[in-house]
Amino acid sequence: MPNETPTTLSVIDSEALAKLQAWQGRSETLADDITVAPVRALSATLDRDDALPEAGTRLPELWHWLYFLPHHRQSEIGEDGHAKRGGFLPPVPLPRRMWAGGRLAWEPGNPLQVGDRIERTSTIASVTHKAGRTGELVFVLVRHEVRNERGLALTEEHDIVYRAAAQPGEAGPPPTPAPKDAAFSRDIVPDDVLLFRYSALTFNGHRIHYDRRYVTQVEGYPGLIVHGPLIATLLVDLLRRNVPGAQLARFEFRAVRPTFDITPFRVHGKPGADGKTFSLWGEDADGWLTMQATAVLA
Ligand SMILES: C/C(=C\C(=O)SCCNC(=O)CCNC(=O)[C@H](O)C(C)(C)COP(=O)(O)OP(=O)(O)OC[C@H]1O[C@@H](n2cnc3c(N)ncnc32)[C@H](O)[C@@H]1OP(=O)(O)O)C(=O)O
Repeated sequence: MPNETPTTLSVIDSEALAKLQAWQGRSETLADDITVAPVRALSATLDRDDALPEAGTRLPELWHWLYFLPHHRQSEIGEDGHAKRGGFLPPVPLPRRMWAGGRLAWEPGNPLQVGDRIERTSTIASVTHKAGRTGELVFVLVRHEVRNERGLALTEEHDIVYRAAAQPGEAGPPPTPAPKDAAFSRDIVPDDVLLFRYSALTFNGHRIHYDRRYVTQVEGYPGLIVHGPLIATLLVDLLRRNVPGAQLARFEFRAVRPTFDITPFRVHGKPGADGKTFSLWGEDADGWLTMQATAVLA
């Protein structure tokens, strides 16, 4: 019963939840062009030696996050660096926003390509209130459909989570040991430059990724937080490095524990028995699972 408000929750009562759920069904449509410059820049950020992209170059999976950027005016930005809430996204009164996960499916035979004119329709699919082990949570599920001149190319579900304010001495989510049976792995150093470059590429002003004073003193985390979409992109990139020619039909991921810039982390993968399904995951320097994902090849 995801919409029932447990008695242990404090900030959002059933009346407040009903107001937030009035956002369900709202939609917006944005248009963009798949241009070369962001593709070159992400390739460099991921430390790849790709050939120069040109019109018709296939956009790697998840690189569409370089487009449809949030062009809010400076006066529309809230304390956390995102747009003030209450526009397209509901005004959830829990201060700490995170990217929790997502599920994506690519249409066979219609890859996104450099040069495509693209359109994205986004709809607020649900607003749910949950009692998590870390405290009160509100999830906003946004469903996106991305089309190019040839029709539907991609459907995506994006889970955004909002957490209550940090409590003194609070612990993070209970940790789960990362699997130890990877077939391929890569070490990542999440320094400020990597985080800055990804924030800039995605025009993401969220302070948790670059403002150490804000993330430690206001949000109560020990360091800058590595973007969930960057880790997901690194997982798919790991697959592309180890399975030449890999193209995805589906990808789903869940961020289960924040990754901080204060230590290196690792991304891992292994094939499933069918040879088409891969498990991918992130592991922090303490050996805890940070992101779990499944990729299915086209
Ligand atoms: C960009 C950008 C922002 C970012 O990139 S932020 C960095 C990336 N995200 C993270 O690091 C999030 C890491 N995860 C967590 O901190 C915790 O997992 C989380 C989301 C706070 C939840 O922890 P809990 O331990 O409190 O949750 P429970 O395991 O007790 O589960 C309670 C219910 O919630 C559902 N749930 C939990 N995690 C997720 C998830 N990742 N995705 C979807 N749903 C989740 C769980 O299934 C439980 O639901 P029930 O219906 O079974 O009660 C930017 O902002 O732009």
